[in-house]
Amino acid sequence: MPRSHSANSAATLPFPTLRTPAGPVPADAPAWNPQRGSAMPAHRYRPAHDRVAVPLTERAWPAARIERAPLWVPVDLRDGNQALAEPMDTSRKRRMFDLLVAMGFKEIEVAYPSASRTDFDFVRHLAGSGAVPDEVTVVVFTPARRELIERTFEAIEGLPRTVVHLYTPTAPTWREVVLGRSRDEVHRLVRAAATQMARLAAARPGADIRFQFSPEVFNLTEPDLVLEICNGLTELWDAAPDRPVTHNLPATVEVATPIVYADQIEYMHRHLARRDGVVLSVHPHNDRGTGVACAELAVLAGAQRVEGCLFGNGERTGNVDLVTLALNLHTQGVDPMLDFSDIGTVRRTVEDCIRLPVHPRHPYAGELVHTAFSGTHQDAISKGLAHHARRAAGLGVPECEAPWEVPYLPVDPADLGCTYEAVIRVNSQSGKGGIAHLLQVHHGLDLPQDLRPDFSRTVQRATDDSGQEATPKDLWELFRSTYLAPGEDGPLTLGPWTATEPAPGRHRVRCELSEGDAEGEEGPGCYEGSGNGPLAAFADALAAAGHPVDILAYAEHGLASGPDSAAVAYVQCRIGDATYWGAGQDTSVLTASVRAVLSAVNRASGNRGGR
Ligand SMILES: CC(=O)SCCNC(=O)CCNC(=O)[C@H](O)C(C)(C)COP(=O)(O)OP(=O)(O)OC[C@H]1O[C@@H](n2cnc3c(N)ncnc32)[C@H](O)[C@@H]1OP(=O)(O)O
Ligand SMILES: CC(C)C(=O)C(=O)O
Ligand SMILES: [Mg+2]
Repeated sequence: MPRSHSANSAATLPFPTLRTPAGPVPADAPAWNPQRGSAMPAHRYRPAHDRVAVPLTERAWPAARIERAPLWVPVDLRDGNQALAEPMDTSRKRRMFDLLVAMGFKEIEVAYPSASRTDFDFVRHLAGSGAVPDEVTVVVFTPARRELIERTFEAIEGLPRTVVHLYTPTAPTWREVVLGRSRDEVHRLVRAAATQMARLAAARPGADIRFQFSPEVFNLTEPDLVLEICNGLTELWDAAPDRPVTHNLPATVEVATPIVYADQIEYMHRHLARRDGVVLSVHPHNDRGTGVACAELAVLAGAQRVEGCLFGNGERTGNVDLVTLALNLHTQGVDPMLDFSDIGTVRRTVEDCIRLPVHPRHPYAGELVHTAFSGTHQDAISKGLAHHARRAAGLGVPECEAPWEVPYLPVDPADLGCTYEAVIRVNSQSGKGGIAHLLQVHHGLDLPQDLRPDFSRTVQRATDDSGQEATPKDLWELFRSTYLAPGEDGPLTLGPWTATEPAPGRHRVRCELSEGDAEGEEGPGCYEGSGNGPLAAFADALAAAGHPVDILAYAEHGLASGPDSAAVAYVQCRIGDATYWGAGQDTSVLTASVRAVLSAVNRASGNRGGR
């Protein structure tokens, strides 16, 4: 019996187009989970395990480790390109190709040459321009159609090393609905195309042409059919370790958890014939948002080659993102064998070529991914960066070589050519640690620990009021107006003053103090005080002027090195029954300190920020 929960009483919710679930709460739902049955038509879909058999038993992949990078094959110029509203022209394709080469890719799918003149011309451009370095192999893509295969071979004439990549959909729905062919007919279609490819390649004896096959929608295809077709091609193309064929097993449309894909790949890895003459490749898409997980588990399961696109461009939700995959390896201590040391340039080039933006939260590359706004994260990062610097110094290595273990930053932004500038940004979610970090990094202020919460409350008020971020410049301005300005702006202002030490350890201060507005309504008075230090003597003079002050804490530091550098002093004073912080800045430490005390006094008389 469904438990009775009162039906949704929020009849006035402001989204009339939504049907707040009002079905029964499942009978076995625990009391802490009041979710109700919805009107979503989930019954129209079947789970993956009902759609495709996965005969693997005793999986080995969960215990495997990735210890070296697979062969990465970017398909930005074919699969990524065919997903664009405006496919790339030759100059954009060339820019992308040069980027891929510069990053270190050695096998690059460059076109579907029979699809369009642009694609055909780009392959001819590569053949004629010397753009393909010696170690790089280009891949071209073709369906199993006679005239299109011929056109593909025309395109690659003169290229030094190529892989011709044949694809045919093999999954039941595609066979029946798209191709209108039985299993055997599809197999025969593929074999005829593969035979034609072998014949065309044989007609070019000097050319280095290898072969690749993709059973499109592998992940929904019966495993025995995949093996039948792939093993047949391995034989037909006479695969050998020195001239392997590539069998690329795509999750053309992602339909299952990464575990299912890994099981499928491990099954193929164990059953593909002439395994040492076969490069087992994967090609995940990202329909369920788990393309990266699929690729990683597939590599654990035996995949040696991964096709994908930079930043995950591609059909629908995209091809698997090679940047994330490669940098996931980097952050596990495995060389990705690609260069990301200027990820900003990589990102901007891709954005220019494909005319799509990279999301600000994109792993490793987005504008915000090295940035913390939240207080406790900022505090941890700030402490972590300081700890990192000390550790590097202790090890006697540059910071960029020291082991990286900074909380909340999975990668050192410097590895990717990013600065630490944007690591911490302040808004109303931020705390004292992050604020102090920014003032330190951008303005050289080393706020005493006890001043930090005091200033943080001021910043919090300002950011809550504005609802906006406070930049380092804003923070400095807030600091100045809160702690420095009251030492100079009154109401109590300091005229000429002197400090002397008439006897060792005996200090005297004589000063003019005036109270009131600029016209000096109250008129300046001369006061004198003595104490065991100049600041104590100044406090004594203030008491004589009717402003008793008890100095509780004091700190100062230089802002830069050199004789003309400014010093900043911070004091915490008890004035009446509250405490106030003040700060002063001057080339003289004593002047800075005197101003800091005066600032605290003025903050007290304006009742600004006492605790
Ligand atoms: C998952 C993938 O990424 S697969 C790659 C998809 N990429 C692209 O389609 C981009 C480039 N494609 C194109 O420019 C065009 O589709 C062309 C030039 C290749 C072909 O164009 P057209 O001849 O007009 O055919 P169209 O695009 O409608 O393709 C459908 C036909 O191809 C057949 N077909 C689809 N895939 C294949 C294949 N791999 N092998 C053989 N035939 C295929 C279909 O059954 C259909 O045949 P039918 O007309 O007998 O029903
Ligand atoms: C490898 C080819 C056929 C492809 O792009 C896919 O299946 O997604
Ligand atoms: Mg694809």
